[in-house]
Amino acid sequence: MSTLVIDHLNKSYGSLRALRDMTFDVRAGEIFGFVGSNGAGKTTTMRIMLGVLAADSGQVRWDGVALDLETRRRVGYMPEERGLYPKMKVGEQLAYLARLHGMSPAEATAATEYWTDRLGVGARRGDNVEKLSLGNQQRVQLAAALVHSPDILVLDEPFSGLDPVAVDVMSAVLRERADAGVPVIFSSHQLDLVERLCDRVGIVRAGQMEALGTIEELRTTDRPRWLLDVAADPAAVRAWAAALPEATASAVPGRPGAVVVELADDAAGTEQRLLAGALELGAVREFAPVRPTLTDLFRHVVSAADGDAPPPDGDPRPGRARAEVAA
Ligand SMILES: Nc1ncnc2c1ncn2[C@@H]1O[C@H](COP(=O)(O)OP(=O)(O)OP(=O)(O)O)[C@@H](O)[C@H]1O
Repeated sequence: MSTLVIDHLNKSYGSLRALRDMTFDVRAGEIFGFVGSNGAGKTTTMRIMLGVLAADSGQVRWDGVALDLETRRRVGYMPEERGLYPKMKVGEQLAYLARLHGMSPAEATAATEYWTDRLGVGARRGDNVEKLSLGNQQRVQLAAALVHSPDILVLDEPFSGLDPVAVDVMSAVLRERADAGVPVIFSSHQLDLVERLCDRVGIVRAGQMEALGTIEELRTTDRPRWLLDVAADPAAVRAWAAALPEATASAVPGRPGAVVVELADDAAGTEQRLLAGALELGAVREFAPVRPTLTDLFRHVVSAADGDAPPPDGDPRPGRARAEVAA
C-alpha cells in the first residue's frame, strides 16, 4: 500500500511565504481532512501535489518516489477554481477526460455512465455544463476527478455548495475509494463533516501544519475538562470551584448550578476527587467529560493567528494542539 508524502514544502509568492515546511502524509486507505483558515496554504499545497505549481523546495512522493508526470496522471484532482468547459456536454467532457487518461472509448463511455449515474447527474449527460446548477456542476466536477479510476484523490473543497443529499453521496464515494486503498485528501471549511468523515485531520495555519492526527488524538488533552451540575446554591458551587487547587473553573451560561472545571493534569483519580468534593455540596445531576469538537480545536489553533501573517520563527505558539508532529 502506498503513502503520499508531503515533505517540507516551501513556497513564496514574492515576499509572501505561503508554505513553511509543510509536512504530512496521506496513507493508502485513509481520508485525510485538510483544514485551515482562508489563505492558510491548502490550495497551494494541493496545486504543488498536482504539479500545476512548483515548490521552492521540498518534495511530494508516492510510494517513496518523487511524483512525476506519469504518477500525476493517476491522480484524481478537483481544483478549487473548477475546470470544466462550460459549452461542452457533460457526457462528452467526462469521456474525453477519461480518454486523456488512457481509457479505451468503451471504457470511457462506461465510466462516464457509471459516475454520472452514481452522482445523480445521469439525466444531464446530454446538457452543456453551463446549463447545470452550481451544485450539479460540482457533481460533474467530482465525476471528472473519478472517471479514470485514480490511485490518489486530491479534492479542493469538494463539498462546498452541495445539498445534504449530495454531501451524503460524495461522502460515501470518498469512503468507498479509501476502502479500495486510495489515499484521499480533501480540504474543507465544513468542520462537522470533516470530523465525521476523516480518519486523520491536519490543521494548517499560515502555511504550516499546526496539528495533525486522528480526531481522537487531537481531542486528547493533558488538561481534561469536566462538567459538573450540582443541586446546590449556584454561588456556593462557583465559590467551591474557584477555590479548587490546580484547576480552572468557568460558569456554564444558562445553567446556574453548573461549572466546567479544567484540571491541571490527567493523573488517575483526580476526577473522582473532584466528584467527591462536589457531592459534599449537594446531589450531582451531571458529571461528564467535556471534549472539544474539531471546531473548538480549529479555533484554538487558529486563535493564535493574526490574519495570514506567519508566526515569527521559533515562536512556541502557546496552547497549540499537536497530536503528532510531522518529522
Ligand atoms: N498566485 C498567487 N499569487 C500571490 N499570492 C497567492 C497566489 N495564490 C495564493 N496566494 C496567497 O498564498 C496564501 C495561501 O493561499 P491558498 O490559496 O493556498 O490558501 P487556502 O488555504 O487554500 O485558502 P482558502 O481556504 O481561502 O481557499 C494566501 O495568502 C494567498 O493570498
